Amino acid sequence: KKLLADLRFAGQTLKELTSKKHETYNYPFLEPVDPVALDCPTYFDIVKIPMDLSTIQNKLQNNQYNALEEFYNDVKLVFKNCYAFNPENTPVNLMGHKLEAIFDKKWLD
Ligand SMILES: Cc1ccc(Nc2c(-c3ccc(O)cc3)nc3c(C)cccn23)cc1
Repeated sequence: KKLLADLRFAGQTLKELTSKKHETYNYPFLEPVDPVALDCPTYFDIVKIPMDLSTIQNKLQNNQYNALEEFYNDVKLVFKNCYAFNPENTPVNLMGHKLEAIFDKKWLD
């Protein structure tokens, strides 16, 4: 029962993170990073476990989360990857911090 409520909360949180309200800084995280399209050939040398919000959405819809913590860890992995690849104070790094702040606030609800 608890898990069902948790997953509903996870779905709401994801909906917020991917909403138009945050479109100016959520777009680098909506889909898997495409190193060819973005011309960043070293991406998979730096990021061992890619993760993005659409992949999390799919996992949620396919019941691949057995606990809310697994969902939390995947969302945090999106930002961890962002900070590993995009140095501090670069545009995408700053977008990551902005979106992560939205997530952290919603999580503490
Ligand atoms: C050469 C180069 C340098 C930086 C980037 N970063 C970047 C990323 C990115 C997102 C998450 C992530 O874990 C890693 C990278 N997304 C983008 C987008 C959407 C546009 C432009 C740059 N972007 C891309 C290529």
